[in-house]
Amino acid sequence: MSSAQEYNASGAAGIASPAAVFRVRDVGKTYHMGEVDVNALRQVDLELYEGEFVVLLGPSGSGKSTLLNILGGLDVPSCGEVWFRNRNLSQANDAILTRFRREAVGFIFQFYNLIPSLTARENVALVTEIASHPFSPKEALEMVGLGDRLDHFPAQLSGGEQQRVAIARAIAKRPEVLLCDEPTGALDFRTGKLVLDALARANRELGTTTAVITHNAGIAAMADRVISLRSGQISNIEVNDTKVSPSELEW
Ligand SMILES: Nc1ncnc2c1ncn2[C@@H]1O[C@H](COP(=O)(O)OP(=O)(O)OP(=O)(O)O)[C@@H](O)[C@H]1O
Repeated sequence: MSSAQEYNASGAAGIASPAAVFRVRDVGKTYHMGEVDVNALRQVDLELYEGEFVVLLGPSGSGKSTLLNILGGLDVPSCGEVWFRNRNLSQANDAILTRFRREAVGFIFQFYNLIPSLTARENVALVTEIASHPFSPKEALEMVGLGDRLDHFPAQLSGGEQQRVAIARAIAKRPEVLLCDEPTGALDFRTGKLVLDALARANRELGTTTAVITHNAGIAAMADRVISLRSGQISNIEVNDTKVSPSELEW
């Protein structure tokens, strides 16, 4: 680890720091479960910067998915503010959040959520047909190394290939941010690396700000920054001076 000291009190990295895409201010999230209140997030302050690749680490129940869902407009905070560029997501109504998700966010989850009766190309086309300046499904699938699997159905693809179709689907609309919740959670080591490689490539070549939740601390070495959560709070932020390529990761 490294140059965390180069980040000032607001989390910005010196004068040459890129623009903040997200600004999270004093965010809390409480779920009411009958008589019980669950504080999933408490006093979270965070920036995510243009084009960076961050990994979110933390034990089960520490609030990682809650934070990612709030960033992606799938959920709203109970208190505090979340800004995406100049848009205040914490004040947004459902229609605004829906438009934000549709235009700006690509989501990738542990399970690929592909439509079994559609080919890889058709699964991606579901998104490109409603996006304003998309890649073609073929271009998006070529970006994740599946140019030779365009007309395969999900059942004819491995788990890692299915996840790469999901990545192609997420990046095809050229989202500004890619939010990934345990994208390699269901995959073995070798296949997981191919999926991470596809994410790293999208981040590098398209400049898509990318946040990846994982339980696997071995993945942290490929990130620009590693954000650790514990009991609903950010417990540590580390900056990697040198990033390791996914093929060199060990876990
Ligand atoms: N919709 C919900 N209703 C009630 N409680 C919830 C809800 N979503 C999350 N929680 C609770 O909030 C806390 C944080 O959950 P969250 O899913 O964000 O953690 P996590 O770090 O992503 O965990 P995991 O690694 O197991 O996915 C947990 O105690 C969880 O039970």
